[in-house]
Amino acid sequence: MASNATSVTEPNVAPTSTPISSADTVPLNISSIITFLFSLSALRDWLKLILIGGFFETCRQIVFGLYYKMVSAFWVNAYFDGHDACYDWLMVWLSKQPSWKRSRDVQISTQTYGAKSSAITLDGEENHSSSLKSFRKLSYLPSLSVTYSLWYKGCYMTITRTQEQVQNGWFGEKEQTLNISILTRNRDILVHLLQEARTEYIAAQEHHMCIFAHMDGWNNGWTHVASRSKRSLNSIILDPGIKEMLVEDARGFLESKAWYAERGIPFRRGYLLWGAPGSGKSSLIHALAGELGLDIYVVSLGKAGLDDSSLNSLINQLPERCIALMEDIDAAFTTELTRDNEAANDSKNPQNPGGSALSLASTQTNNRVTLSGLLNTLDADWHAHQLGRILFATTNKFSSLDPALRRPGRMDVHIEFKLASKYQARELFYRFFHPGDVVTGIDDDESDSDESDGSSDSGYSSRDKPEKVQLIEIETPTVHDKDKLTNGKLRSLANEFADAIPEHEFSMAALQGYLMMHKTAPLQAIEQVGIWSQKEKEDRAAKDQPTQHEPRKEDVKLPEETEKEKLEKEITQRVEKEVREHLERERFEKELMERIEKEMTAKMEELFNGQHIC
Ligand SMILES: Nc1ncnc2c1ncn2[C@@H]1O[C@H](COP(=O)(O)OP(=O)(O)OP(=O)(O)O)[C@@H](O)[C@H]1O
Repeated sequence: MASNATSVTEPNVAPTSTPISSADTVPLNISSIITFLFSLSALRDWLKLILIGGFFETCRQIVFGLYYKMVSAFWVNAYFDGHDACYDWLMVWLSKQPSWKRSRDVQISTQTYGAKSSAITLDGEENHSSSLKSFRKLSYLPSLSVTYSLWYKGCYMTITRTQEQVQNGWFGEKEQTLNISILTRNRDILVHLLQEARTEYIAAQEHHMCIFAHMDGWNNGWTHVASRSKRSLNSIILDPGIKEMLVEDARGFLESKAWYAERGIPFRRGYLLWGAPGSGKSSLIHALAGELGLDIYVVSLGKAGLDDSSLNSLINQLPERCIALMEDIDAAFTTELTRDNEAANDSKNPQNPGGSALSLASTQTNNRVTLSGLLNTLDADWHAHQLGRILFATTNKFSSLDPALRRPGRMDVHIEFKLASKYQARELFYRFFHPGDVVTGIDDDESDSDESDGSSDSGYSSRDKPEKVQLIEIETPTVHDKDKLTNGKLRSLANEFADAIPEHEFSMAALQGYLMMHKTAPLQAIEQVGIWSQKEKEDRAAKDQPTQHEPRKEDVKLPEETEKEKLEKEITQRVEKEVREHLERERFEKELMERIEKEMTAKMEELFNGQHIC
């Protein structure tokens, strides 16, 4: 019975080999969790490391914070963006610093930079410009990522030029920055530096003007593309009064900001110069810009990648007091391009050949400027900013411009440029062989009189009285011009020249071209002008008239066919241009990708090497 009882009461559980320790059990409350964690020695070490690391990091941050505070208290730091005008000022200023000229670490470029800017002529190079060989000026720029130090007004100063590749839309772009640090507590030093740099820049610009243009693609900004010597207004020969009126109007406009503001009139002025090709429209704008000290911003409405919104943004970025120039505006905006693109897309209209071409372009690429886009830009943005911008537009075909574009308020002054008058021909001849700054339009006899004070109706601004008899030497005279010409003789030759030139038949460019053929022989130019004029007229008539001989059957073309052919040619040319531009863009993108790839590979290698060394 007992054995039975024993067998019943004994538990049927396998005995455990080791007892479970209290430390191995998972703790249930927080204090026991902490006790449990501290019992793990590895974790203890980790915590120590974190605390020590945190302590040192905090110390580092405090030290650096104090350092930067101290640095910012003793240093004045300024950054200049490569696209900004101040960048150019500082480059010009830098180029004038003797210590910079002695620098042994420079970047050399044949690109002109800014105005005259950092173009430093090497010793012995001065004479090159007089040689017949083509000569490109060298620009010495601060090397990239090198810090130059110099002294300015007793203060130590460092200059660093950096460049980085930034992504701009689809395209990459190099952006340059100039960093100037001056060791001083006086912030005015920076202001002085900027003022000095600007003054030097203006002085360097005195005989130059800058031309800016916008680049293709999505880079929506202005780039300095050229610095040109200012052209004297005297070298532009127009019928009396025209040039003077324009200069006075533009100058008066720039000086009357308050007048415009008081009356709530948008402070802008538009000039439309229209007329014969080669009659001096572009030349006059450049000369006027030089006279008024304005830079020219060329807006190419037909440029690939330019659409309404990018045009708007470009115009918004124009600086105060400048000339915006839209050349051959008729090429982009004709009556055929109506305000809504749909109408322009009406390619079936036989009266609308330009419209067809444009519609084709606009259906193929959506990035074209529309007339309404331009009108909106002119109205909205130029009105909003009272910045005194002058718009010049030129065209050969006044009537083909949409009336909305040429109405006052958008194009306030219209100036017609005709083919050369006798007056212009005479003055051109005289000035061509006697290009000094003289009073023109006055006969020698008149110049004797007291009234000849330079304000004759020729309107040329020089106040110098012409000498009664002036010997004019023609360089390397030919057989005909052995004798030196007196001023009077040259005047009478100019009159002869004008007599031989029919009124309003030749452009000034054509007359200039003729004189260029006799540039050292005025007498010969007079002798042959009759023959030349006759021949030109005959050539022109031959081009205009159908040929006298019986045309072959296949040569006969109906006027409609000719028109159609012209249209087809125009379309083909446009399409070809678009394709060319597209291919060009593709090529550029490919090159860019390759370059980026290369740079990335180099960076990766560098990185890899670095890790390896570590
Ligand atoms: N009125 C002028 N006075 C002096 N030179 C002139 C004049 N007109 C033209 N020229 C000369 O002719 C050349 C062409 O002139 P310019 O380019 O200014 O003409 P344009 O009217 O703008 O021609 P286009 O309408 O074809 O653009 C220049 O070299 C310029 O010096």
